[in-house]
Amino acid sequence: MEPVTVAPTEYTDILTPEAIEFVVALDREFGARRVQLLDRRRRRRATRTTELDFLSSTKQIRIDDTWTVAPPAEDLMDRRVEITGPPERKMTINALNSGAKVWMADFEDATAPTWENVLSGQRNLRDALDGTLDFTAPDGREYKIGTDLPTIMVRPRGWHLPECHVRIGGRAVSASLFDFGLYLFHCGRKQIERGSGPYFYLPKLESHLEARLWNDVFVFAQQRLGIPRGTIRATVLIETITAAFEMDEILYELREHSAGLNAGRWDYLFSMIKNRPDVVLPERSQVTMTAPFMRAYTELLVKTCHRRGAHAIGGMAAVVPSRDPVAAKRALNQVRQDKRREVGDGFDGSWVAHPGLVETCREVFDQWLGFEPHQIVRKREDVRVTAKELLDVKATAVTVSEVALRTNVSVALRYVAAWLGGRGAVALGGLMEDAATAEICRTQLWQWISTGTPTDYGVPVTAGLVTRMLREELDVLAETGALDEDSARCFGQARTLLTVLLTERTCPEFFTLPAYLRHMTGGNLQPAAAVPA
Ligand SMILES: CC(=O)SCCNC(=O)CCNC(=O)[C@H](O)C(C)(C)COP(=O)(O)OP(=O)(O)OC[C@H]1O[C@@H](n2cnc3c(N)ncnc32)[C@H](O)[C@@H]1OP(=O)(O)O
Ligand SMILES: O=CC(=O)O
Ligand SMILES: [Mg+2]
Repeated sequence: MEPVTVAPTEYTDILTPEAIEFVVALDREFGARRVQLLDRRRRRRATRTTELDFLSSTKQIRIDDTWTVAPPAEDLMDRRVEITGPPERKMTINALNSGAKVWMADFEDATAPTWENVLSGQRNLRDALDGTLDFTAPDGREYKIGTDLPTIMVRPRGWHLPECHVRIGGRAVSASLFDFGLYLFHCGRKQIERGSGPYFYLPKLESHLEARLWNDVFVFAQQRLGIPRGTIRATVLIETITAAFEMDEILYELREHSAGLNAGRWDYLFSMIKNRPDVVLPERSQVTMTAPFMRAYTELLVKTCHRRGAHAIGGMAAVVPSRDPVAAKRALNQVRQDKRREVGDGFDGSWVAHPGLVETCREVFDQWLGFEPHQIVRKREDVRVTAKELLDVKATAVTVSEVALRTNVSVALRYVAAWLGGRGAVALGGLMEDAATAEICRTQLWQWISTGTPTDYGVPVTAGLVTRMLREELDVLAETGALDEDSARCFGQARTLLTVLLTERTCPEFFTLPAYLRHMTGGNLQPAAAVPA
């Protein structure tokens, strides 16, 4: 068998020989299927998105009224407010003390996957369950977790990402299996012993075959660790256009492990832009959840979940509260409005990105649900969604304003620089920006360049114009002394990377993949002594 190598780390309590062996066993069992499915994604992309339809091969699953998913686990019954965030030490404590019903510890959109971040995140999760998680801030503030904690769900990275610090015969292991495997290995039993379970959010799936792969991973992992089958639960994010056509099938594949679906609205919009490069959408703030194609997708999601006895969880209102009282009130109103729409449509709970929004989301769901833990009984049989409606994305803007163009340039540059510096979520201009929202900015810029979209000041968007704006943005930061040596390096790398990605002939799939491969895979790998070669 090929030798296993691991990058040096001080997290030897997390990367124990047994834990590495478990991750390697997962990757040896499922790595090849993952690669085949990624290849299938590439081949499928050649199909025109306009021709997408519900699959004929799985029609029987869709029309069969008799199957449902497993009943919700006791502590996943009431999910009216879920907070998300990276499992960074202080934020882990704040999220656990936030009063939310669920905390999603995020290794995907909100985490820049440096070796340090992915391993410290695992340690923080383990320490939280051991009751040893504490933190002292540089200003002396002490942080400790309280007693009434939310249920924890963990979002591993998507199938497309490798974890290059662990290699089998020189081949990087899957980042999904790495994050999932380490968490299950260290925390699975602890969660069961405290009356909960190992629960997951599964991001960026593109088909039910990818859900089947996850289900097979769960069955294998539970058996290997001696955990009863069906203990793992997982909520799948519907955040790609192809997955929207396979919601029933995704629930079906995972039915003994399913904990419903979530409307991952930002990645969904990103997926739509990527897959319909010909249809120019207006700036991000103007494509709201009431756009017909977004509405069709969320309505179908609620209906599909409730018909199968599963929770439908709403998406992220990406505003964060400001210190300015007027802006803070505006943000809360925006969140309230968004959550009201969701609960009225039948969602059973929703996401917030900040502890300051938990109360607002809870109030809205309390008002509607009262003492009921969810509204799965509302079957939404009135909803009929066709393939045409899911794809009903129309070119609504013929021109792009200078403000929109500069905003996308600024957010893309600042976010990619922050990500390269190790921060996967940042607040920019009152908005939460993470990998999904930044991808929207990046792909919109690509789309505007590739279609030569006119600006409202008379010139088309070109690569030259956007690269000039990137340089101007960087110059302003440099001139105002905002950049220290490290951030200047990250901004330089971000600008170079964006310049390449924005001028590719076809829209690059993810920025995180080349950014990771170019800038986060350093370190000499060493043989993993205890793992059999
Ligand atoms: C599209 C999607 O996938 S959405 C899901 C993925 N994205 C996310 O999860 C983003 C989560 N949110 C965040 O990371 C943060 O809210 C940010 C980065 C946007 C803003 O964070 P900050 O700049 O620290 O905001 P702010 O200064 O207002 O924070 C106030 C306090 O709340 C804490 N806080 C803010 N957001 C969170 C959170 N999501 N979880 C836990 N604690 C949080 C901060 O740590 C800070 O704590 P302190 O007062 O003890 O120092
Ligand atoms: O993961 C959530 C999203 O909106 O993207
Ligand atoms: Mg997402």
